[in-house]
Amino acid sequence: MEKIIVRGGRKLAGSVKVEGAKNAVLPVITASILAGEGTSTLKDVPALSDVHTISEVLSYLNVDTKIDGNTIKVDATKPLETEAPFEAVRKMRASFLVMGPLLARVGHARIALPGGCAIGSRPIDQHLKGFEAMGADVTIGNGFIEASIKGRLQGAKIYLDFPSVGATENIMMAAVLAEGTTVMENVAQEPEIVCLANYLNAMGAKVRGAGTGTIRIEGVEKLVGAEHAVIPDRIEAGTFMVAAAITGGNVFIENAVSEHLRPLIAKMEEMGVEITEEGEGLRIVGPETLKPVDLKTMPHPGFPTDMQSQMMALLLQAKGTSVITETVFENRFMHVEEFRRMNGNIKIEGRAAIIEGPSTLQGAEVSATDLRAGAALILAGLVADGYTRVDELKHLDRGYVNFSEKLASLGADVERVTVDENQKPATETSEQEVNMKPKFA
Ligand SMILES: CC(=O)N[C@H]1[C@@H](OP(=O)(O)OP(=O)(O)OC[C@H]2O[C@@H](n3ccc(=O)[nH]c3=O)[C@H](O)[C@@H]2O)O[C@H](CO)[C@@H](O)[C@@H]1O
Ligand SMILES: C=C(OP(=O)(O)O)C(=O)O
Repeated sequence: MEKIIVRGGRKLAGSVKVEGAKNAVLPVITASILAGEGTSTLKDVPALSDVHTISEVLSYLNVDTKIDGNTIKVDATKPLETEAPFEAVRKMRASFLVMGPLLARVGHARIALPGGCAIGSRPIDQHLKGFEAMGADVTIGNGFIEASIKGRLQGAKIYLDFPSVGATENIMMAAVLAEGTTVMENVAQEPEIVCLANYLNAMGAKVRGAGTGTIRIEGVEKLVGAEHAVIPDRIEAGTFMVAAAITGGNVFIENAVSEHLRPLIAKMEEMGVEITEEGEGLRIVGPETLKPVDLKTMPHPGFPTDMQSQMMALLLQAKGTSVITETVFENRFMHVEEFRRMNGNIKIEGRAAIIEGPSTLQGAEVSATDLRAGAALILAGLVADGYTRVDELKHLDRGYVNFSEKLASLGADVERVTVDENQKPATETSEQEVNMKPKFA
């Protein structure tokens, strides 16, 4: 088993470069299925396990992907298969984003139900509502969702009950090859939606309004492979912003796009963090004392739920009471129990977490309950007394490239190690042992 071991107490300094965005690259790769001619070349692709997972899903559909460093070539010109089995989609919910492109290209898709996950039940009713509005027959049975249409999908007017990121993407990808015009209202406005629309337009689609609440799509008859660079990852950037602030450090975050980070910048500035635009990125200088704030996660341009747990780590260091209200996912407080193991003072009341700071955090054995929780626990470890050991790194690897190496390059005392499964758990070791640096192989 692998763990990341971090010892708190170092101020971070230096410069770190942000990768391409996980949440932009996944829909962009699935959108490549829409190109009946030519190969797509995608650039600034992060080396994440999720990228390999989606490539695997595409291989079930007879779509070739070739990864070469940070570039992926996708060729969807061979006859497509239309079934994605459970073993293909189970690792990652974004796999369901192949449904819109398959329906649009060949009028049929049978995808295993993605199932629940650690942050909530995550239904897909809004995706299906969009496909049905465009004329598709949708049935659910034997653990699969099957959608089909004779001939082309038909342009439609679709109002989303909630601005779901995935539903906006899936429906947009279906509508680009539909007959006639589709108008989507109350859609997600995340920067990743704009990235996808730009790619679709480069392939020959006619998508207008991405980044606003209404998207209008005029269907075209075919799309051709294109070249596209993925936007920088605003959540990775935000995570390093918190790393700098929590340690009272001074870090330049290359490729951080301030326009994409407005809600986070606003909250961190309220806390007293100094944030300045500098060339191609942002400089973050942490203050001596952090002020408490209240925040509520919301669809963009509200505060991103994917930064909620990292912000909780930061608020544990603020002087006073802060309240975080999670409105996007029903069950995204699993990390609270892990923070408590580190002596974090947090109370949950319904959808709100009440954080009393500053907590004197103590190193502990903790688990990454989901991808962002993994990062948040490591951030807390940067300021905890002694050693924090974080396991379940498979979640972290879905969304961060070389996270511990990047932190170490900024001066953090952190390393990733392989642990002998038979080793005595830390809870059984003496206090002295817990505070000694372990010598794992
Ligand atoms: C790969 C990717 O881009 N993942 C992001 C995407 O996930 P994802 O696209 O799954 O998130 P959604 O915006 O769809 O989900 C937001 C909320 O809407 C609900 N919902 C969604 C669809 C639906 O048909 N019915 C429904 O009720 C979900 O259960 C959730 O409570 O946006 C989330 C919200 O910003 C982020 O946390 C994820 O990192
Ligand atoms: C929840 C996340 O991703 P996904 O939707 O891929 O699970 C995330 O990136 O924090």
